[in-house]
Amino acid sequence: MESYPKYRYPDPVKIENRQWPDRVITQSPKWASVDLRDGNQALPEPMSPAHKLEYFNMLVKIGFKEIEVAFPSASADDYNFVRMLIEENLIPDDVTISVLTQARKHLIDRTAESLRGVKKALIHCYVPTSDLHGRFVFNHSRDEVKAMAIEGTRMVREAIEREGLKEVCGYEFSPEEFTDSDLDFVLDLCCAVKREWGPSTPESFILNLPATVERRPPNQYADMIELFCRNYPYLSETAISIHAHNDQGCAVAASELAVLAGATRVEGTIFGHGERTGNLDLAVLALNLESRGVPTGLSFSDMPEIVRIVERNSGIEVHPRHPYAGDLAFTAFSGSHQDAIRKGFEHRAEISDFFRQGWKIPYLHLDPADLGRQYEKLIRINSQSGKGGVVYVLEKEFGIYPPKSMHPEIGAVVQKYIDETGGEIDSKILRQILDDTFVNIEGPYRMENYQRASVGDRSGATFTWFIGGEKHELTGQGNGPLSAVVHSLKSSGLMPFFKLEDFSERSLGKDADAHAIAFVGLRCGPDGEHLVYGAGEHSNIDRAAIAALISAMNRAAAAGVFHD
Ligand SMILES: CC(=O)SCCNC(=O)CCNC(=O)[C@H](O)C(C)(C)COP(=O)(O)OP(=O)(O)OC[C@H]1O[C@@H](n2cnc3c(N)ncnc32)[C@H](O)[C@@H]1OP(=O)(O)O
Ligand SMILES: CC(C)C(=O)C(=O)O
Repeated sequence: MESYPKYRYPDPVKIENRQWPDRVITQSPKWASVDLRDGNQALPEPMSPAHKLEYFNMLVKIGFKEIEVAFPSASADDYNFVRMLIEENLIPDDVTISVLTQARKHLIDRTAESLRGVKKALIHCYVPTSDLHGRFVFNHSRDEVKAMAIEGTRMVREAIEREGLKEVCGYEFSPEEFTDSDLDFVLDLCCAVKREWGPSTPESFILNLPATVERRPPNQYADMIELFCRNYPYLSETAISIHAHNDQGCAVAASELAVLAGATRVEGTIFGHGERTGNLDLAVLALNLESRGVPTGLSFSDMPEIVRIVERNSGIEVHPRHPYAGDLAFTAFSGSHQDAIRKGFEHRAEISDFFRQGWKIPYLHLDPADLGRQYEKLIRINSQSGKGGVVYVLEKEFGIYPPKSMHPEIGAVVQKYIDETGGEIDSKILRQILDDTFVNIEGPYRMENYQRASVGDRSGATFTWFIGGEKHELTGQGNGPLSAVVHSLKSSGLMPFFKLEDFSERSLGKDADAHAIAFVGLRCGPDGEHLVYGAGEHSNIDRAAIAALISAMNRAAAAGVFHD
């Protein structure tokens, strides 16, 4: 054997004036799921009929109208599954099932037999057309491979006729290894297959042009599809379908470009299950189109349930970073992303008006709610997070809206906790940190009870205060209970300088559980240089406000920032 470079770049496709780079996808292709065949044939433990049925029902619910359900001549399970679907009338009227076979008579006959009584079906036959396969797997010349394809097509047609399925059964032919085949040869072979099949419609005759193994870059797949469509004379009677594998990780890109190049039907599997590194991921391609405003007719509105069904029946877990479906697909851990997401939600309406687009949020190209995903998972807190993320979780999970100037302090407290403990903290811990640091904080200031006594439209009250362990009966007046308390303290001459600078309050919970949380910011220090926050939680809104004030006073005392 001579010495050659181990790998070489695939020869570019000779195409002049290619059109696909300037096109946009404005219309969805037709979708054909091959989960139950190509996906299934790649599982360590292929699916039983019961597993397949649950999966099939899910595909129907998503909206697939073409579903390849089995390779009936492969196994009893596959054959029986097709029989079960037909005999138990489990196929909706608008769904076409498809079954795959090699171009061998006994396999084709068994395949056609499996379809007895079906309402709408396709028999799908494949013949490899690459020289690699023809010469070295089959020991065939190109003419012999072509003859095999024609012969296989004839055998399918005759088997369909024999089984009385002519009115309900169409034909799909795949020149396997299309992208590794000589284009002139494969075009000539496909034309011969079409002539052998006879007159057809795009519904009853499909040419599926697969990248059986991804050996070329996506642009070359598109070039081949464009050239094929340009030169194939029966386009009006044929659906041009694509079927991309993912060996180089580009199946989605290759399929998108192939659709630009003229393919009108796309085969693949949910989450890309399939041989080796898998098939085109139909969920990703469809949701890519949806995210660009192209309706696909497919619905992934309950993605968590789809993930559960696929995992349960395939035995393969979905990667946490899997686009659209992974547990972490929409989760931000890092501070600047979290901050931008939070602000994006805050300004959602303005952003929409600015971009004239309903959904545009930093770091989220699609609304996770479209997939039935929970918002609280969008932001998770670890050492890479910042105050924006922390506040987002408090807002979304607990309905707690700390005032803006308190955010840096909350962020710093949480960061300190994580620096000490490491790892991720969940929302319960976050709430605990907030409670321990800011809410109902005890210290040298304590109020035991108060008696309200309004004077005109002003709130008045008498208070029993403990200041540094000493008991004081104080009175005060104001526009509300909080200002009356502040007045009582300030006029007593017992307190160092402070100014009530910030106050906010919100109710939490409902009905019997209803209570309030309040935040108070106190300006203190000789030059008012410190702003110290405290929070109060109580079933009574007045008491929550007073508790917030006392928390702030005790925190200021603990921090040593009270000065006369
Ligand atoms: C790219 C794809 O995914 S194609 C689909 C692949 N899927 C599967 O293979 C799953 C189901 N397959 C099976 O269960 C088995 O392969 C069967 C039942 C179809 C056939 O099994 P067997 O008869 O034992 O043969 P085996 O699988 O080893 O097939 C090899 C023979 O089929 C021939 N063959 C392979 N593909 C084709 C084809 N498309 N058309 C005609 N003959 C073919 C081979 O040349 C070889 O022939 P040889 O025995 O004369 O050398
Ligand atoms: C049968 C064909 C379409 C196939 O699965 C492939 O080429 O990958």
